[in-house]
Amino acid sequence: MESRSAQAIEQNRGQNRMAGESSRGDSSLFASNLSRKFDAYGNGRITSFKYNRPFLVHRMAPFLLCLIVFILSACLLRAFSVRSSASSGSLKQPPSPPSLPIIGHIHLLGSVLPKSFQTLARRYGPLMQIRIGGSNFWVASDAAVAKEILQMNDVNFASRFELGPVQYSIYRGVEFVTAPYNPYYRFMKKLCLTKLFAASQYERFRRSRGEEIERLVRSLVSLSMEGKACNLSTELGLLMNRLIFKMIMSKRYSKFTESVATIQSSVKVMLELGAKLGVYEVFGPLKCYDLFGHGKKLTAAMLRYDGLVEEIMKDYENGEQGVESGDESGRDLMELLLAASRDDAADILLTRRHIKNFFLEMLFASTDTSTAALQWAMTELINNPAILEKLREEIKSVVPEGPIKESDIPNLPYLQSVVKETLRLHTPTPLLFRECSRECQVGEYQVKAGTRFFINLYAIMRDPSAWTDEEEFVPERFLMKDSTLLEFQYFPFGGGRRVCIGMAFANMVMALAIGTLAQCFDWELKSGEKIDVKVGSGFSGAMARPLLCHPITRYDPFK
Ligand code: HEM
Repeated sequence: MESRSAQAIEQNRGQNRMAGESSRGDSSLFASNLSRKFDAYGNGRITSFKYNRPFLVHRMAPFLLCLIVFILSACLLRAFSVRSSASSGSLKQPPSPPSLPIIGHIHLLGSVLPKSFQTLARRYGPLMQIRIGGSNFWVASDAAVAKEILQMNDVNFASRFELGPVQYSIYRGVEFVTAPYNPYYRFMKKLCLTKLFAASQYERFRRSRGEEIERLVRSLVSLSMEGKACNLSTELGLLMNRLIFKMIMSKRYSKFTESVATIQSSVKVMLELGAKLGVYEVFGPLKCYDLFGHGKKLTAAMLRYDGLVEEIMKDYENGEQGVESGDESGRDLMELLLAASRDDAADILLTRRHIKNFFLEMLFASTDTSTAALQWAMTELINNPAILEKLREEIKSVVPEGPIKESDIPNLPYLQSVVKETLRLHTPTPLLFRECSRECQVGEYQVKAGTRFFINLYAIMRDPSAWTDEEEFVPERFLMKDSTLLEFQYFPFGGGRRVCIGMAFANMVMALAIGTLAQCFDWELKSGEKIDVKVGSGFSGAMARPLLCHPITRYDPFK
């Protein structure tokens, strides 16, 4: 591609020289004409601007082609939309901003989608329609509409939709997080609630959480002694990864440390590629083509992951601590799932693909969300020294000696409020995805099966009619206001049947990590200024930039 455009530039230059003009490689038709005039004067040769026909035709051909394609597509699209609105009868539709052919509302959207939806909702209402390229979405932006979807119509909205070309996944057909509300999904969700993420499992991994927090503190203490800055985002990401992997495969964690590291990096690559592929949605029917080769790379990363997990699974099956050993409460997630795969009486017989994809989706759902939340919490505490000080005072009064432990957290209401406020102001999953599976009523609108919804948590949890100083970080609001909150004004873990399964785990780990980091370190920024609270682009609620700071040990509880 590059060499072809270089050739074209050379060709133009040749034509320009033949016409006796300057040979500047200009980037637009108009700029090239003007510069030619300028060059001519600049050289002291008063030459009139020449009309260079072959050059102009050469430059205009792609432009004309685009124009023709644009007009044709607009006509087709219009014909199609007239037909589809005719077929949808006279159903009342939610309001929608004026759209452009082909691109729909893309021109109205900024890089932070939830924020753009929030701005549009202020004008078009709490339920509006948005078209992104070839795809149409209904966007819900207030608590009342969210309640209608997630509570009153929970079963009708218990499915999610997928974004972008999904054919590059090697686990098609065995999805859990992105599955529609089908028998496999129901079977797995039950298994999650009764076994994999039951309270007994959390208890079982309490020690691991303590060990990993200690490891984080030790790493930061040594950076502090060396006077080095740290990338706190990376440190927190490592903490979350280790905790999740220990839940999945605690029995083989130390044996497969290298494989775990490779799995982690493959998952990171897959998440990045997945985000890029999600953007293909704007291409409409063209989204099935792997226009930039991201799909192929995604398949390669998934195959790498598959090979590594296969090795670990075989080791479990052949090892001394095989799936049949030990009572159920002593098993990690891999053992529990391998045991379930041998249960002939189960409603669904799990295959290896089911298990591998379940772990993959769990890694997707857990690590980035929790890491982003931790990063935001630390950013707000560093940017607001008075809040950090108040938190330390609470910790000191409840835990005068030693590091804080999980059992202390119920006695630390301000710490819990810091966690809640972080998830309100900086929700890591600002948009919930839902698909209507059966025609139903939402407000004054009749929703057809197949309609895709975004529920804008970002807008709901910053709604000025529900929250005072909604853009500010004020943990105190949760000390006072908890009981007066209406349903679906605060739900960072989603709602209804698809609610997050990691909520208890995430709340506990966040409180423990934030409390410990507040207790043990002061934080200095390189520049001495506040941390930039810019949000990353797209569907994510993560910070745009990594959190770089100097930890200064104020208390080392593990010395
Ligand atoms: C601060 C951390 C986290 C936040 C803010 C968060 C938030 C969410 C949200 C908003 C959803 C979608 C719910 C809906 O559609 O109604 C979700 C789903 C999910 N989350 Fe989390 N999550 C977090 C951590 C975790 C962790 C640690 C795990 C696993 C241990 C996890 C596993 C899942 C799974 C498996 C789903 C899909 C559930 C389903 O479809 O039924 N999440 N999460």
